[in-house]
Amino acid sequence: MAEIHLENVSKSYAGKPALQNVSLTLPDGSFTSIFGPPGAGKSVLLRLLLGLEQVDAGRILFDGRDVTNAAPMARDLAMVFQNLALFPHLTARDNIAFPLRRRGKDEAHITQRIDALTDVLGIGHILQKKPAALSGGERQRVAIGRALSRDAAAYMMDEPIAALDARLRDGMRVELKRLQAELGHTFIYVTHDCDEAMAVADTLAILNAGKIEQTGPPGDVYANPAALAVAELVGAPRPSVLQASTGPEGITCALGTFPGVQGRGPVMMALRPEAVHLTPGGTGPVQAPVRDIERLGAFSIVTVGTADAEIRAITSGDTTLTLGMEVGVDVAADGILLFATDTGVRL
Ligand SMILES: Nc1ncnc2c1ncn2[C@@H]1O[C@H](COP(=O)(O)OP(=O)(O)OP(=O)(O)O)[C@@H](O)[C@H]1O
Repeated sequence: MAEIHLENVSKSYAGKPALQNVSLTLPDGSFTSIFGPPGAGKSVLLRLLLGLEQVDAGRILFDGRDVTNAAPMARDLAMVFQNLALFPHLTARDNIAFPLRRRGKDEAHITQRIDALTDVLGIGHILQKKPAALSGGERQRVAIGRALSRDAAAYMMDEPIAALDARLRDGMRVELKRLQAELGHTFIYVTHDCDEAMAVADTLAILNAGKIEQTGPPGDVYANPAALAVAELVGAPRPSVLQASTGPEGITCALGTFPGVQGRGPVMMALRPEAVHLTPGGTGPVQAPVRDIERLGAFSIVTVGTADAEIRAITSGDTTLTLGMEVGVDVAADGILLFATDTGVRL
């Protein structure tokens, strides 16, 4: 296992930057999610870490050892791919044993490793089956088992559970987190699904347009986004973003003025849906009509305002609000995040 460090790593294709000055430290034994929207540069970052492509500038260090120009094998990273890439002609057991056999490990060692993994992954009953006879979730476990069967500097996962159905995915998130905590390995998990990134990792690294926007524990990044882009990317439901202006009377947007917010001049305002409070009948500093209601069971997401200025709120699952109803909108002061209109930097 190793600490992985990227230092000012840049990579361009035909003069177009895919990664710009990316610096990131993944401590030994940490679980880091690299999260970003499509095209952010996640796959490029993975390929550079794996040694499948070379950096244009910068360095990659494993435990202080410079591996920037090292061949993939010399980097010793284990990988779970999104498409799993299991060998169809081998049983689950032989798939898991494959990386060990290829490295010349003896059968006693292989059996010991597989026994240990069988317990943590709960796959004892499927070891003799071939991939075609396994469910999606079982195949996933086997692919993870194959990556974990050997000692590696770090274990990389590229959207490893994206193909599973929603319920299985939720279960696998919890299991992956437990597995990493038990094994203490360095895990790097790449995904464009923010919920997944937040659920599994100790550290979230937000990659956006080839740059690291912010890193930190998921809860900290959510509570204190350093930029508007981070606030919009992290957490669900997304915050409502409105142009606004701060003055002595409070903060004013197209729907009205919320008092109690300090500052001067134009800003971008992001409102956390959980901090927005709606009251039927139109009491509250701002009044607006209900435009949309998404009933999601335990809670509902209610959108109020106009097409140009929408505010989303989390309400109870059995909300009595109805479409077109005029409601009062109030927001807890700590649910209002302000950003510079030009740079998007948090104010
Ligand atoms: N081999 C390549 N040749 C040219 N451009 C590339 C190449 N690989 C990546 N890019 C460009 O680099 C940028 C980052 O791509 P990358 O595949 O890393 O995004 P991503 O974050 O993995 O996205 P997704 O979530 O959609 O997989 C994109 O603009 C992409 O078009």
